[in-house]
Amino acid sequence: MSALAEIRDLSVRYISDGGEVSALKRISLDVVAGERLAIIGESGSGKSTLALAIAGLLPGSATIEGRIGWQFQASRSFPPPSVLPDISPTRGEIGSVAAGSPSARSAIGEAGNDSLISPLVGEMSGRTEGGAVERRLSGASPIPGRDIGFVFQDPSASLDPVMTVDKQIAEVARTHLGLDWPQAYARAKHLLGRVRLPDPQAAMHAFPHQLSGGQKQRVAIAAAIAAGPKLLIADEATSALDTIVQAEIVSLIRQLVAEDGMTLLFISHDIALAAELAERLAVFRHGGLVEIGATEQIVTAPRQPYTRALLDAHLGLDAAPLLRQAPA
Ligand SMILES: Nc1ncnc2c1ncn2[C@@H]1O[C@H](COP(=O)(O)OP(=O)(O)OP(=O)(O)O)[C@@H](O)[C@H]1O
Ligand code: NI
Repeated sequence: MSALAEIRDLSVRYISDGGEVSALKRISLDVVAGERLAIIGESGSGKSTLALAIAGLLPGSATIEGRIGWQFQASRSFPPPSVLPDISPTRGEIGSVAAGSPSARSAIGEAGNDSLISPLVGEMSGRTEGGAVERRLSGASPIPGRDIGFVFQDPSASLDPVMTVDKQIAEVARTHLGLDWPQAYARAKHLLGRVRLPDPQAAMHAFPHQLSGGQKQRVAIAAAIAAGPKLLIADEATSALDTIVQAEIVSLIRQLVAEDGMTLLFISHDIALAAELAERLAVFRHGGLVEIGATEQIVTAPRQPYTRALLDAHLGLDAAPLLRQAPA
């Protein structure tokens, strides 16, 4: 199993009027290509900061140390659409680097090829908060919105309120895949079907406010995967939804990730939900990585007392419900 992203000694501090917050402290972990990895921890433990750092979307007020090395492999199950020649040199380079080749290894191993994790200009569809300061990418660094799809807790944060949903999804496809509008709209229509909106035809021309919370989140997911990203990051993507809709969205994410061969980074304060979806769990506390391991190991035999306490708090001293949900 190879790493899609190698995070090494990643520290992030936010500097604001109120002083300095150390949001991540020397985090090292691998995001394995094709895995479903969940980041869990209580509020303020640094989960979203990690997600934003990986996506290159940290605000300008953040000071970043450490590095993230990337290795992209051409996805067999979901090649980039062949409708038009790929006009992006970065994509071409990523796609042509065979796993295990010297250049693929160097994308991770050598400092010169690591992505400088400076704050990036957000390229997600819709709005991006935070200062876009500078952009320095090496050849194998991912582009947010294209190589990394991001789904937030509040779909309104990524959806434009005055643009029809089909146009928003089409715009992502147009921007990142070089499609013309008819092709991009066709892709939007296809994606709206894939995210199982009740009436995709009607939803096409709807504005976000005309949709329910769950439907908006489906649209946001369609936009997030419109460019065929390798990595999908869902940051509390279901936290604002009621339990039934939450389960539906989790199942949708699981299905899309499997069908498209994506790697999933699922961020949640809900351990039960995370354990249901993820193969591995990483437990964060106060900006530090407490432990990381297979879901079953973390749930049944946590190595750290804090993880035990976290599980107990959620489970009332009984791990059985989680175990039944954990993937085999
Ligand atoms: N833009 C920012 N400016 C200043 N401090 C911030 C900023 N974003 C996050 N923080 C602080 O950094 C720490 C980590 O925050 P982060 O949002 O990463 O935690 P989290 O685990 O995602 O929490 P939650 O579960 O509440 O979303 C917290 O102390 C938070 O207040
Ligand atoms: Ni968060």
